[in-house]
Amino acid sequence: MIPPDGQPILTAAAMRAAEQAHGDLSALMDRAGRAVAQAVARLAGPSPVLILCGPGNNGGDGYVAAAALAAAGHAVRLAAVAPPTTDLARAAAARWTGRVETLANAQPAPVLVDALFGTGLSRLLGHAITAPWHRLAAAAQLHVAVDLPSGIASDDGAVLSTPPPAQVTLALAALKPAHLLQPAARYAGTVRLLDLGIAAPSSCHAIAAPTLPEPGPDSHKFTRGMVAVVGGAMAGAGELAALAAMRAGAGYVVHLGDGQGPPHALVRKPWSPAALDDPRIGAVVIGPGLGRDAAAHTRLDAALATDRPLVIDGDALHLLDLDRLADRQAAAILTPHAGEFAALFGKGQGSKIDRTLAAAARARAIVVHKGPDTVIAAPDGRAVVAGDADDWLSTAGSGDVLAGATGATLASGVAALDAAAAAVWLHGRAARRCGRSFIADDLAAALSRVR
Ligand SMILES: NC(=O)C1=CN([C@@H]2O[C@H](COP(=O)(O)OP(=O)(O)OC[C@H]3O[C@@H](n4cnc5c(N)ncnc54)[C@H](OP(=O)(O)O)[C@@H]3O)[C@@H](O)[C@H]2O)[C@@H](O)CC1
Ligand SMILES: [K+]
Repeated sequence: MIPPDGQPILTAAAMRAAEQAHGDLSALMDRAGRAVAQAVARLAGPSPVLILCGPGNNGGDGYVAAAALAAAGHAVRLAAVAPPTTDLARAAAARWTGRVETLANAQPAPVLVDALFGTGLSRLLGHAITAPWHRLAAAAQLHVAVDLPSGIASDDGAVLSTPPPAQVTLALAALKPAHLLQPAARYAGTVRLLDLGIAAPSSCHAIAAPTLPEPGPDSHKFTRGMVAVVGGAMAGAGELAALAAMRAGAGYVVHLGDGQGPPHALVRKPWSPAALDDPRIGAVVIGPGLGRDAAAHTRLDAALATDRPLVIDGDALHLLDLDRLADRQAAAILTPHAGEFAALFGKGQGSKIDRTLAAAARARAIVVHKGPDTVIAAPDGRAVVAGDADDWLSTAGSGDVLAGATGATLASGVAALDAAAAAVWLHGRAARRCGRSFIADDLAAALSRVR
């Protein structure tokens, strides 16, 4: 059972192509079912198991798993919603020599395994399935989903029919978008990957702990990265970003704008376009608290005119002309939340991953599409997905903290996509360290502990 960090994410079509390329589908289902049985046995201990099987290959995995558990002496029962409809599932069902109960009449067991539907779900589940399933899940102590919780759309994370939440989801061969995208991901519980030994190539991966440069004996404050934060109408937001940049590892942070007071390590200078000409600046952060007036426009123009890497957030995203980015050589990272994303790029088509990739290609920049799930996309088609954000991150200033942290990782010299993903990871971990009802200042402070 492999943690999802850094693992490839495949759409249902890409997964099917990978299975076909492997060739022996029956061997694959055998491996999948046995791997599920092994994982369930580990999770269940001696507790009896009830496996619910659907008509397709997800159900096929369930029949193989049930047969493997029974062969190992585990107490296991099986209930089916309909007879198997694929050749593979029929062959798998033939290996189960025990009784096949109906879903409607099945009695609960302490461990419930959902092998109803996986990547092939195409429509809403009927009441005849959802009602007994919810009843059985409510009576179970552990609910395990095979490949995906049934009822959710694999590719875009939509919830077609609300499943009873699983505690553990066993992803087969590769992660699917719905394991990380909301609202589906919240029904998956802890996701663990079962390796089936097939190649599952993808340009989209789950987020993982970053590798960031560590200071060495020859380091000084500028080699660690210098960040300039452009201040604006609301000085506090810019200062929060500056604080986050310092806490995320920048060696030198300057706030260009009004404001005073601690921290003393923050260099404060009045705004001037000339201040951005410093060649030691590794990243300019603009947007937190910038405002949207004429002065804000002037500051954004000046930032876009520099040859420095940029992090563009908040108000600056509302003022930004995307065509200005096309003329720049240096990297740019845009960090919109859903509202800012829609204002900049429109509604778009497809999953959040598809829409963010299209936006990155349009902007020719890295786009960090924030939310309860965050998709980080590059113009070259690579994407990184962070699921499962801490719900307490919905607090004022948390976006400013992310923008500042992104400035620090970008100024450290790592490539822009890695810098953006690293900042999202640090931000997410910092939130978990803060516990409950934290404020953005706590979040910025916690970045040091996460680094
Ligand atoms: N990754 C791997 O390496 C491996 C993956 N494998 C497994 O294959 C799974 C994908 O299997 P799959 O394509 O057969 O689709 P699956 O999810 O079982 O559902 C299709 C069936 O459900 C039906 N159906 C759909 N919606 C419905 C509804 N609302 N209400 C009622 N019925 C509905 C649909 O009917 P139809 O739409 O055709 O009328 C069809 O009969 C994958 O998730 C993984 O578990 C392993 O076996 C091998 C290794
Ligand atoms: K399932």
